[in-house]
Amino acid sequence: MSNETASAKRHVHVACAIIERDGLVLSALRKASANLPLKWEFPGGKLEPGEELEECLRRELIEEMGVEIAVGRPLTPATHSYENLTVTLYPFVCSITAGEIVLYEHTAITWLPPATLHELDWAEADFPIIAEYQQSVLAQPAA
Ligand SMILES: Nc1nc2c([nH]c(=O)n2[C@@H]2O[C@H](COP(=O)(O)OP(=O)(O)OP(=O)(O)O)[C@@H](O)[C@H]2O)c(=O)[nH]1
Repeated sequence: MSNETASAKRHVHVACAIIERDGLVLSALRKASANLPLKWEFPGGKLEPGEELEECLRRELIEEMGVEIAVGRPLTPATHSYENLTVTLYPFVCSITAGEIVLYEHTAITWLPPATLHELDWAEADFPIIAEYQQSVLAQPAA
């Protein structure tokens, strides 16, 4: 039975956007009623059948926040097993190209400097992504 339960754990593939603006990064707070309630995440969502990751991300940002984005460099995908769900996150560094943010799915957003991102209460799957992103932007030599 336990083997059956383990093998039945759903695995979802999720594209997420690290949106940069004026040196700050957008983080979004999940609803209290959602799975992983009141955890911070990067906006995005599950890949639909036949969809490319970049296409998924552009669709999700319109659906969740009403904005168009340019999808830039990818970071390393990260897989994490929650109690009932395994998630693989595919992060991309993005920017908003059109629209003003309206929160259709989230409780709140905040814009933070990369160096302080990890201080929020993030969904666990995001930990390695935040570390890699911080390293990539903070390790750049000063001009
Ligand atoms: N968008 C996004 N999802 C994340 C992140 N980290 C993380 O663990 N997840 C998980 O990846 C899944 C994303 O699915 P989703 O956004 O399409 O769906 P959801 O759980 O909010 O609602 P739904 O399943 O009712 O559509 C959720 O299980 C979410 O908890 C992240 O940084 N961004």
